[in-house]
Amino acid sequence: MRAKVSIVGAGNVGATTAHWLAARGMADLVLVDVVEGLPQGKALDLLEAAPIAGFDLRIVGSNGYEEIRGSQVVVMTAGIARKPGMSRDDLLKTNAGILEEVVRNVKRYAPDAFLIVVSNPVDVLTYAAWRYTGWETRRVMGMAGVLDSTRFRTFLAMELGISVKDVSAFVMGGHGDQMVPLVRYSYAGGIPVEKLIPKERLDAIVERTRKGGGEIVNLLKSGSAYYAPGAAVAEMVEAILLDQRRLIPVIAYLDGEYGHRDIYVGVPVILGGNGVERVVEIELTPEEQEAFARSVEAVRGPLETLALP
Ligand SMILES: NC(=O)C1=CN([C@@H]2O[C@H](COP(=O)(O)OP(=O)(O)OC[C@H]3O[C@@H](n4cnc5c(N)ncnc54)[C@H](O)[C@@H]3O)[C@@H](O)[C@H]2O)C=CC1
Ligand SMILES: O=C([O-])CC(=O)C(=O)O
Repeated sequence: MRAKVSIVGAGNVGATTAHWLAARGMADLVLVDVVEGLPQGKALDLLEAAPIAGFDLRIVGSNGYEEIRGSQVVVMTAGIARKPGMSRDDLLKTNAGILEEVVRNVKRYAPDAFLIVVSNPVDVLTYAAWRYTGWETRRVMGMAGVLDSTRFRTFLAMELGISVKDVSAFVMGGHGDQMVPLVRYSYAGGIPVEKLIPKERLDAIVERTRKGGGEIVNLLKSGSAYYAPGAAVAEMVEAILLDQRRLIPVIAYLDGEYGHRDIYVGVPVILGGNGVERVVEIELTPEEQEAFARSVEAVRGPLETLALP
């Protein structure tokens, strides 16, 4: 039996996630959206690429939730995206309301699924989704770190003029301007990037990574990024469905790890068939710890404005 993945929100990120997953032949797909015809149209359009792209999948769109029954993974991308001049936190009120309604349906129709939250502000909404579901924390997670890290890797590879394949790097913390790209743990061909790139250039790359989402918002003007976000979600879905036990940054629940408790934020985890199997704790310098703590506080602030069950 093929796996089944449902994506709620058939907008830019939802549809692009479906595209990347279909291209990998990963799973049957369901797109759900409130706009009549939109999920059906995008699902049919994607399905009609199958003879060329060479995938054999069932791909359907729906305005209801019946179709998501039996999904192994549900991806939540419904909601509004920011425009120039807005912060991700400006989306909180609207998207938290949408999230509550979506989670109610996910609980009803796909009670055994893993839930990946993408809608912004994603750290806050992942925590809210966990509270709305009442599920084990390993089954509810958010996507941001894979995206922030792929941006960081892209900028490092551009700077060095080398293949992205040889660059590994990762970003911790909340998905905001306070995120923590970890230069000390970033490598090009196994060589610490600090040995290859001067400090002021690295500082500029870190800053560009932190503002990577905003850079795209300012270019697009009408919405936010979706190719890289969709690819990042597909990477997480694949890790779960194929039980890959990837060591990647995921918005995961902290219960004392890194000195923080009762919060969802980006940290390196093992992601596999059981969801978030373990938070991996790495040694941080006092400055990195401080930057991470500031990032956690930036998530806690808006979180405290929500009335949660
Ligand atoms: N975590 C991350 O790293 C990233 C998060 N995002 C966030 O993802 C979200 C989606 O972004 P886009 O796809 O670009 O926006 P979009 O506007 O293209 O798509 C959102 C879709 O959600 C649908 N929707 C609204 N209310 C709904 C409901 N109650 N039920 C089902 N569907 C509903 C809309 O009809 C629309 O089609 C935004 O909140 C954005 O900020 C975007 C990129 C990266
Ligand atoms: O910037 C935004 O609003 C969308 C997002 O989270 C990203 O692209 O990193």
